Amino acid sequence: MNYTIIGAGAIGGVVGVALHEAGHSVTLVEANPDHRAAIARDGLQISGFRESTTRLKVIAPDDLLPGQERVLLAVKAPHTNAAIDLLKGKLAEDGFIVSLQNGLNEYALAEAFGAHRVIGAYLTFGGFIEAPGKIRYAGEGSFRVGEVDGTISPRVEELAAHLRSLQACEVTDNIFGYLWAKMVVGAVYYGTAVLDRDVLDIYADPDAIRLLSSAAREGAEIARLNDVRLVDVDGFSPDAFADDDPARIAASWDAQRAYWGGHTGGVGRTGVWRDLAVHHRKTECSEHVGAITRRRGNHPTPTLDRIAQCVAEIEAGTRTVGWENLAFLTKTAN
Ligand SMILES: NC(=O)C1=CN([C@@H]2O[C@H](COP(=O)(O)OP(=O)(O)OC[C@H]3O[C@@H](n4cnc5c(N)ncnc54)[C@H](OP(=O)(O)O)[C@@H]3O)[C@@H](O)[C@H]2O)C=CC1
Ligand SMILES: CC(C)(CO)C(=O)C(=O)O
Repeated sequence: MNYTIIGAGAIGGVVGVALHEAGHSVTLVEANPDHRAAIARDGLQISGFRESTTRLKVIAPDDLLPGQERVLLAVKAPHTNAAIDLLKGKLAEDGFIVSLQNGLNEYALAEAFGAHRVIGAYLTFGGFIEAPGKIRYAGEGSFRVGEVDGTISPRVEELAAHLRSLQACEVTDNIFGYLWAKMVVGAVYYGTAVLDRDVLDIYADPDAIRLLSSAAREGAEIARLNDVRLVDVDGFSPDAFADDDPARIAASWDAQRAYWGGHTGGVGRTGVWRDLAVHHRKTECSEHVGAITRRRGNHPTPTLDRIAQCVAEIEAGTRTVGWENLAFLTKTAN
């Protein structure tokens, strides 16, 4: 099968290599000229959980041709609109686009291409671009794909089968339940990212856990307000926080500790931390945490608001990452 992957970063890169190794024809569409040139020259190198160097076809966005059949979108949220513009008039009538992103990008894709041409995905494997042409793969996680209307279609079953070339991947009839649950975990990750310590060290601090539990509770409450059927993310249960169930909350933190303890790629911090502290670039916070808070109605979300404010100030250069941000964030946590 032909797969076109828009964004050859951490997610697009590891998925692209796996599909190529399984015998599919893979074209990477990559906007970053240095990353694209390095892939074209030396192949795409993956290190960490798996090690490989793979020669893959890589093109610039301007060179994308019409008639695209199966498109996997793996750009960060701020670049979704550019990717939509790129693909307009180029997605085949019977083709489809799969968002391999966090957040609720499926809505924008459905508006641009019709919901019948959009498939959602939820994933908790990950990594980051280490240098042009080089991706560090942190290891496996959960992987689900689902039609936006919840139908179990032959095409989504086939897609999941192809994606199993990377790791276990199942079809779900509740993709929005997974995407919202991941956004709740994402809100927790944004909270950790501003504190400038390894995630496991942060999870060992009772004040930090109280703050992050408050973020999870607010996120889960807004999901419920929007009639979302939440699911567990690698053993982390957003519902436990909305239910204020101490045993399930404790089990959720144990699951997060196990998840971060199991990262074999030497990655102890989130991609968000890396964006803020290393690259000094904008994160996806306004699209991820914002996707929750924009749907809160009259329900207060003081902790999520503080996290979003803290991230925005770091992005603007008026605040730096550091443990002292915990005091600012805990002002409103309960
Ligand atoms: N990395 C992770 O661990 C996880 C990521 N996700 C989600 O996956 C999605 C992808 O993230 P990730 O793989 O980390 O992102 P990366 O930044 O690693 O890769 C995205 C790549 O796409 C390029 N790009 C930007 N705009 C375009 C465009 N219009 N056309 C083609 N290429 C473009 C970027 O270039 P440039 O850098 O120059 O902008 C970059 O090289 C995000 O929504 C993220 O939230 C989900 C779970 C885990
Ligand atoms: C915070 C989030 C959701 C965004 O990429 C993430 O998955 C990560 O950084 O590990």
